[in-house]
Amino acid sequence: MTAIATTHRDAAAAPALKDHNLVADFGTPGVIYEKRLVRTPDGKPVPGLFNAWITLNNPAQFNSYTTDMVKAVILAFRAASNARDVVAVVFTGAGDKAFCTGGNTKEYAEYYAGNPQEYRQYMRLFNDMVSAILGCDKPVVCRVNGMRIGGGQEIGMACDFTVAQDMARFGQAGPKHGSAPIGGATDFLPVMLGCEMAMVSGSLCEPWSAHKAYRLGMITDVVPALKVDGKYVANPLVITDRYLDEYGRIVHGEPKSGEELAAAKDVLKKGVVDLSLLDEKVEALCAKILLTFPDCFTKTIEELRKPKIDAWNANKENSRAWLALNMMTEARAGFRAFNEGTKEDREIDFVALRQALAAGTPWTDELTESLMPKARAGR
Ligand SMILES: CC(C)(COP(=O)(O)OP(=O)(O)OC[C@H]1O[C@@H](n2cnc3c(N)ncnc32)[C@H](O)[C@@H]1OP(=O)(O)O)[C@@H](O)C(=O)NCCC(=O)NCCSC(=O)C1=CCCCC1=O
Repeated sequence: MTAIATTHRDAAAAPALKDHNLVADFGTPGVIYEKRLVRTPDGKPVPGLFNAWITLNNPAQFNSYTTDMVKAVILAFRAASNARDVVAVVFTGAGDKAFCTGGNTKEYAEYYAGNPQEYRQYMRLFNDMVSAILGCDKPVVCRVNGMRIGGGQEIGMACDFTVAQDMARFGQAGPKHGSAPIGGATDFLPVMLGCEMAMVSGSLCEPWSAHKAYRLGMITDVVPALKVDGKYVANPLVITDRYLDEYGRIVHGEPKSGEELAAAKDVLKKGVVDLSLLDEKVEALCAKILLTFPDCFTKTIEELRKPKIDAWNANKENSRAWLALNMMTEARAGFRAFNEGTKEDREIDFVALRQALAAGTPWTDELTESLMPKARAGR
């Protein structure tokens, strides 16, 4: 086990108590498990009570999770569940770019592509990770420090609450990169947003701004993160100063364009990201949880989780099997294209694929290779 590091800021448990954790001592980095003193609403630390911070620590790859990290997340949630002195879990990512952008595409392309039986085993772990979040004995707050994309969005939506910095973006990537967002998104999105917006968010791979996610009920709260000349400003890239356009359509949270966008980029260049307000908001939410009856709160969230859990449990085994076999065809092509392509050109040739399939072409190695960015570049 390589993926988890633990920081203990608490006193050791009394020796007479049994330890129900699966592991006593976690290994090296990948996921950080840390207990931080919980705070009262006026910010005072409370002796002996903690929030468990679980941090995906792979910032160079936008906190995408490797297989080892998935295992570590499961163990970290179990540790937090079992800790008698933990009030709430804060699930976050390292840095300010990404909470998580899902499965590690390098590992997908270089190990799982073309290897369905291995990916089936991986998906057992992935499913256990989502179930560990949904079944956590403590309330789970997703602290969205940056992008929440693909499987990152799925594990984020499995959490009970989400507080986001407003430069974060939310959405799926699977249908562009060779997967279906059936690691939770197709279960949670209709419950959280209704069917129509679930369809838009789940299928089109067009990330939403944090303001839009907030407006549509995907997240609990949003805070500014960009500081220009020492003052917080709203995400300059999206419209936040008006609600409707001249035709009465909602534009709040939609991306800016044209001259407005050019001006926004200038503002962005002058700013620095500071997540202090995000941390304050997360602490404030945990403080609200602190001032409730623990069992009544737990029972309440267990009931309120049910629509998500019921949908998830109904589909997760079939989804696992489908995703495994898909590693022979579309995922094999899509994740390789992302991994092998350049930032400007990392998707397969969708038109060529559809034309080939329309002509009855089987999924041979030749077909896969012909769809890769490098094959297109040579044409
Ligand atoms: C849209 C992006 C999230 C961000 O794009 P951009 O802002 O242009 O940043 P990049 O330059 O692309 O990213 C910075 C570096 O991070 C690396 N990166 C980003 N995401 C991943 C990842 N998921 N795995 C590995 N590495 C990643 C990126 O390569 C850059 O590194 P470099 O060395 O080149 O500087 C965009 O990055 C993006 O689309 N990422 C991939 C998203 C994705 O496809 N995720 C997997 C979805 S599928 C999934 O998660 C599943 C979960 C369980 C069920 C089945 C399933 O498929």
